[in-house]
Amino acid sequence: MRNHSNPFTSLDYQLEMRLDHAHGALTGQAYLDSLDDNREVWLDGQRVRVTEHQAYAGLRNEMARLYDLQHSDALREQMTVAVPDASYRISHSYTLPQDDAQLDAKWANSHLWMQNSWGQLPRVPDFMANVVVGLHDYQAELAKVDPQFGANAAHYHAYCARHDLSITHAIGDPQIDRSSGPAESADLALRVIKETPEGVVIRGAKQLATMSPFAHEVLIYMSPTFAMRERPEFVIWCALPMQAPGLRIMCREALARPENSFSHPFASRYDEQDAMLFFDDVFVPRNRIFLLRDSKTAFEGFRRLNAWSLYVGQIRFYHRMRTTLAVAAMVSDSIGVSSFREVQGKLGELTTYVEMARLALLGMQQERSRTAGGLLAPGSTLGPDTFAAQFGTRASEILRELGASGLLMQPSEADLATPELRPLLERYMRGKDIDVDRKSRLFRMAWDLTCDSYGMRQELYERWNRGDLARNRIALFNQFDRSEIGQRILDEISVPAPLPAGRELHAAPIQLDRPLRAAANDIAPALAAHMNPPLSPAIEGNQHEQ
Ligand SMILES: Cc1cc2nc3c(=O)[nH]c(=O)nc-3n(C[C@H](O)[C@H](O)[C@H](O)COP(=O)(O)OP(=O)(O)OC[C@H]3O[C@@H](n4cnc5c(N)ncnc54)[C@H](O)[C@@H]3O)c2cc1C
Repeated sequence: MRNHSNPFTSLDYQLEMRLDHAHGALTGQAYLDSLDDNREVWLDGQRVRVTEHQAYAGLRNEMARLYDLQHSDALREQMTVAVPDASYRISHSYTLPQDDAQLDAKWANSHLWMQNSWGQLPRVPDFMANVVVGLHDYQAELAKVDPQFGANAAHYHAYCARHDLSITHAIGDPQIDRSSGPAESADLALRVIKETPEGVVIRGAKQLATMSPFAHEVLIYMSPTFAMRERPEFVIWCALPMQAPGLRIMCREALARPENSFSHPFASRYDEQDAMLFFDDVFVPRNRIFLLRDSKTAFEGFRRLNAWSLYVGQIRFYHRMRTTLAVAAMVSDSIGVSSFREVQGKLGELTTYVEMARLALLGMQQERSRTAGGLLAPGSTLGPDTFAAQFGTRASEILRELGASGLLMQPSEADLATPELRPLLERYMRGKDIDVDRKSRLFRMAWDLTCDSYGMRQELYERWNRGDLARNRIALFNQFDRSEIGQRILDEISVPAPLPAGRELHAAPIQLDRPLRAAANDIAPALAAHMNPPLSPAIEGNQHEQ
């Protein structure tokens, strides 16, 4: 086991140091500087520095640009809010919405993050900041388990807001054997191996945590399935800085091509990275623990934490769909097919998804409600989430169908600059009312979005980031209140046939609004009742990750 001679002091020292330098909303440069620490990041078998490695250059620059928007004259007021009695402003991502105006301001900020990253960066800091808002909202329930857990949640929110932290989250267990559980083999889940008055030591792994190399902190909690552990040592909610001793971050293969940003305009900027986290006996100070041992509180808290971030995910989906639609329409124009009936039908189908996403956002805004913690939260995202997981792939497929061979047959930047080739490219690789340079760039964009390994990753993300689609559909079905229509149908089929002549029409009051049985933030009991749908026997499936 790692030697923790005085671990509390060392970690706590780091945290306090940061507190001393509270600055509110980050600038791009402050963000980049803050990544220059001792975090242990591995890429392709090499230990790397996030601030220096070429594969990370594109996202580094893009994140810095996005953070800087918070300080621009045009967007400062929309993205940040002044803190009374402080010299700085904090991001709206961390505000705790009490009324309609505050919630609207929060959403406007989320739109700015997502719009400015083309819907390509699911884990802009705004996303996880909203989970931390949820953690704050759940503090009373955590305090029932241990008053310090509740206080820690509130302090952690304040700390993250003051420092405008970028956070990743680690929810899922490593994919070793889904037919078994940690009670049978301890390596299957992260666990507490030691507890002292100062804190706990954790061992194990999490699969996976997006943005890890670029985050300041990891928030560890559990989806409802994973929360229902048979043994208490596997139930833990906590937060750690990414440079915590013993925490190893192993990134997947880099998808960015910074050396070839012409050919990969999105991949070179928006590869946000996904990583395995290995906790090789990592000390967690007591002030960073939000929950221990209590499965029920962990289980019921999941959606309370995620209520706002799932909505942010829908905002991201909407902007991703808009980007896909615009590229598809321009690709069609550029090769002269956009007036064909079948092509227009496909563009119309794509537009349907954009519209459904936009209207879902409006619906969730309309169904906002007060949480038990006193905040104002958006309506349930469960229906729109299953929609996005299903139709995200279809949207990419349409763009692939429209681009056809042009998606891969485009000149490179070097080809375009080659004098021997240039006249041929201008003659045979131009498009309809578009020169070869812009057409090539446009199709490269389409390739990145839907065919490149980056585009495939985005599709995987859309499909899986909210957990198992079948499971979420089952949860949605089970929560949907069919009682009124069910009763009317029962009445109807109970009438003896044949129907008596002149029978009066039923005039039952028809309920159209809020068909989900439970409010957005209180569906855990409904989920609990359906924890083991007959998907396959004795396997703990995944629940709605994010
Ligand atoms: C790009 C990307 C980014 C992600 N980012 C994060 C992140 O930042 N943080 C985080 O915590 N997680 C993240 N995830 C993980 C995500 O939550 C999981 O992928 C999701 O919950 C599914 O779990 P799994 O991948 O382990 O698949 P598994 O659970 O191993 O499932 C594999 C297959 O088995 C099926 N299966 C599993 N259990 C059952 C069952 N009981 N009955 C029937 N079939 C079953 C599944 O449907 C699936 O087809 C990310 C995933 C992706 C792809």
